[in-house]
Amino acid sequence: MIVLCLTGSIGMGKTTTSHMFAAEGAPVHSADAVVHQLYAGKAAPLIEAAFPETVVNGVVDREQLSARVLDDPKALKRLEAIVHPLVRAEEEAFLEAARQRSARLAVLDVPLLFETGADSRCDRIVVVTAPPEVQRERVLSRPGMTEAKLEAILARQMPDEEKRARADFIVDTGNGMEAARLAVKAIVKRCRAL
Ligand SMILES: CC(C)(COP(=O)(O)OP(=O)(O)OC[C@H]1O[C@@H](n2cnc3c(N)ncnc32)[C@H](O)[C@@H]1O)[C@@H](O)C(=O)NCCC(=O)NCCS
Ligand SMILES: Nc1ncnc2c1ncn2[C@@H]1O[C@H](COP(=O)(O)OP(=O)(O)OP(=O)(O)O)[C@@H](O)[C@H]1O
Repeated sequence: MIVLCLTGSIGMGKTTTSHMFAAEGAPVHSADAVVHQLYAGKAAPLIEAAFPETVVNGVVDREQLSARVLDDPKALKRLEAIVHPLVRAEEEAFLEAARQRSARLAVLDVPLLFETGADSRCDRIVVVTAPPEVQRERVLSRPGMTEAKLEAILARQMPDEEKRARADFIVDTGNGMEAARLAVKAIVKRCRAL
């Protein structure tokens, strides 16, 4: 089974592109989706203990948590030390299930692939990219997003150019949905032939 990892900086189009891989029949595991599940479940008491008053009715309040960690690298590290091992365990269970079903290709959508060293677990890497002005426009149009918040996030992520230099495949989402879909189809074809 080929483990194909998908990554990219904020707003580059990872989630949208991962849905295109799913539409091609590949099982897809999203680290972000797992974090959302964990924050409404078993991670909530751990986070409340480390960051008091960030959990409301048993669910992590992401806005509160974000305000506590985004400009405090030490706090972010403490949060990651709680969350990343749980995500990693879910990822392993997903890969095992895909192997059991004899899948030829499994996709891991991992926003912080290079930053967390997860790239060593991948057979091939797809970097999802778009021109910087497209990225900014997309991200700044989200509710609650500000220039300052975007700068803080970008400062914690590996620059897009560096990510692209490490990619086996690149999907540029700056040319519309159809172009991205064609790129995804070609990647799936290449991977299934490996
Ligand atoms: C800080 C939190 C609460 C902010 O939540 P929010 O819903 O506002 O934003 P979201 O999760 O969509 O992230 C926005 C952007 O920040 C990036 N980002 C998230 N966590 C991190 C991090 N640890 N380091 C660098 N960038 C990060 C994401 O890739 C995304 O591009 C949340 O991102 C979080 O809990 N992060 C820690 C867990 C983690 O590392 N998740 C990343 C995938 S495993
Ligand atoms: N191929 C594409 N063509 C046009 N628009 C796209 C394309 N791919 C993604 N987009 C748009 O870009 C925006 C960001 O996409 P998406 O949410 O998939 O990004 P992301 O990388 O997962 O974001 P984040 O890092 O914040 O989780 C969305 O509005 C989406 O519709």
